[in-house]
Amino acid sequence: MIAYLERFVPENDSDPVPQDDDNDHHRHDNVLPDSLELHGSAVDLGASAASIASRDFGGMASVQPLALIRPAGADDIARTVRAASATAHLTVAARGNGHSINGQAMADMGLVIDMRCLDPGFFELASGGPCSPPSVVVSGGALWEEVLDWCLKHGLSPRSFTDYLGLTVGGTLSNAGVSGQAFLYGPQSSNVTELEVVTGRGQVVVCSEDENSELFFGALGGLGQFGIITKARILLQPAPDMVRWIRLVYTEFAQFTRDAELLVTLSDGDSFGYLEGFVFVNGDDPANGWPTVPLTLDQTFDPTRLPGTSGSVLYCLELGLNFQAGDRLSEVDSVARRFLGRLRYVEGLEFHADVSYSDFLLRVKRVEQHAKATGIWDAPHPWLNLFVSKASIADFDRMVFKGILKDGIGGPMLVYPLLRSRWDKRSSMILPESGGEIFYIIALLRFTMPYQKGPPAEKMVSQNHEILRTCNQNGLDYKLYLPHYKLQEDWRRHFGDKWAKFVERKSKFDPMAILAPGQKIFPRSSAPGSNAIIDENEL
Ligand SMILES: Cc1cc2nc3c(=O)[nH]c(=O)nc-3n(C[C@H](O)[C@H](O)[C@H](O)COP(=O)(O)OP(=O)(O)OC[C@H]3O[C@@H](n4cnc5c(N)ncnc54)[C@H](O)[C@@H]3O)c2cc1C
Repeated sequence: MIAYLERFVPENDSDPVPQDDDNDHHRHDNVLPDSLELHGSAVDLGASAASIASRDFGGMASVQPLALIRPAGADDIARTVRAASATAHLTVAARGNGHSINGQAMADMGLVIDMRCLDPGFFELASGGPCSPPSVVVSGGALWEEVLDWCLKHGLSPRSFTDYLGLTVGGTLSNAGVSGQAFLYGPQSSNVTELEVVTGRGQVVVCSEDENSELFFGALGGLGQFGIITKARILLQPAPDMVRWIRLVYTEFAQFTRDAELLVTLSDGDSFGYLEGFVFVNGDDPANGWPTVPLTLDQTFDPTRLPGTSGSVLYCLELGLNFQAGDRLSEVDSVARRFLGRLRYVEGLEFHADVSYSDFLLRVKRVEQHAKATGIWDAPHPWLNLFVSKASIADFDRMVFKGILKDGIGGPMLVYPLLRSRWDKRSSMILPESGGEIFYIIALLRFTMPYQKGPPAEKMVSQNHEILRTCNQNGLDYKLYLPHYKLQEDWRRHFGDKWAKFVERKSKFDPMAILAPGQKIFPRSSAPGSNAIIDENEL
């Protein structure tokens, strides 16, 4: 047992946090609480903690933690939260794999929990029965690529993924977790049936649709505000062996959306297993244009196939058709042709490759390796993600893709439809207000070289602001995905009529606002129920 009883004031940090002797807050914040008595966990302090906990993928935010805790189990996380609640101002942030953009997993002079250390290698399979699919219980700190790897060894697979699998289960469930399977199965948060959560009261609680359901639905998409997800039961299905990966080029947005919407609304089981889409520049720019479309090195994009009326940007529908290694390729061809025969893409601008299921799901790992080698991975990433209603998507295309972003962003500009009915209304996730079944996800994934080889981060951030201003000024119906706001009135607007429920859940499960301070939704309060932001009229 490591009992961490020693009081600590950071002295040797290369970048010490200024002390404010007049301010009791800082005196409290700069010591580890006496009650932080952990069983087998490691505690890193000062510069060593900061080297991990003050950085994220966005590369634009940085705050100094008080300590980084590598938990030995959920009980130690609960002890940490309880110890923080015994102080006046300490906060606790779960850090998944730190792939946030705006410091969401950080805690300014608070305790950061390295979720990657929690129960590594913990997998518990339930094989399912005639009426229930198989499922696996995993640690909240497991990476999706680890979950996939383990499941494939059992011939199984999760149903819903993210494009990139180097993200933790708890990190994506706290947002939603969206990729090309989501039109079929919903986001990852719609594909878990049970969670183990450490609440802001320091209790370890198992929750599901039937048991402690407020906490279950609150935590899904809850931005880490109600509890730290320490375990999750994930629904599985038999894994296919192979995927026919298909890309189809469109010149007209209306035809691209018509075909994408047609495919996502086909009945279950009569559809592709994966559907996404992206916008690219009509030109030979290697980062933004035609070369981004072919799937293999021996494929080329032939621009003479484009009609003379083509505009400044083009669209690509990306599909995945699952099949088994033993299936005859002529059968796969005929299934693919049956679907493609109904679509209106540009003839001759169709690409396909047959790849293993795991290579398909791990496709962004190859991008990561390349980006790490060139320095792009460590450069700032001012990404912007939105959900836009079907009613506003044509305006978004006209004003943003064809206007503000007509020269590209130096990385993928994703746009594809999702179905509202696949998202659970009871969860904390927020979708565009107009209630139609179809809405779109937009992901502007900037991958540029560090300044000065690439543009300054401020320029990209200000382009994001311009996009949001344009949406606001023109009344487009949208919500941020992976939201980032600094002011509570903006959060209130974001949550709309779900704000009162969000506040109610906060007061119930984390009344002192200890958890996930990097989201900047609720200020830490010093006594349960005294949280200044909670307006009693709203409860
Ligand atoms: C290269 C890349 C590709 C991506 N692709 C996709 C994609 O295809 N689809 C998609 O939906 N998203 C995608 N994302 C976004 C990603 O889902 C979010 O950034 C997610 O939060 C990252 O997970 P993480 O484990 O790194 O979480 P972190 O960044 O570490 O944490 C995110 C937030 O969740 C909280 N948190 C972390 N772990 C827990 C836990 N166990 N319990 C409760 N709260 C917790 C943190 O405190 C923080 O507030 C991508 C991001 C990157 C960088």
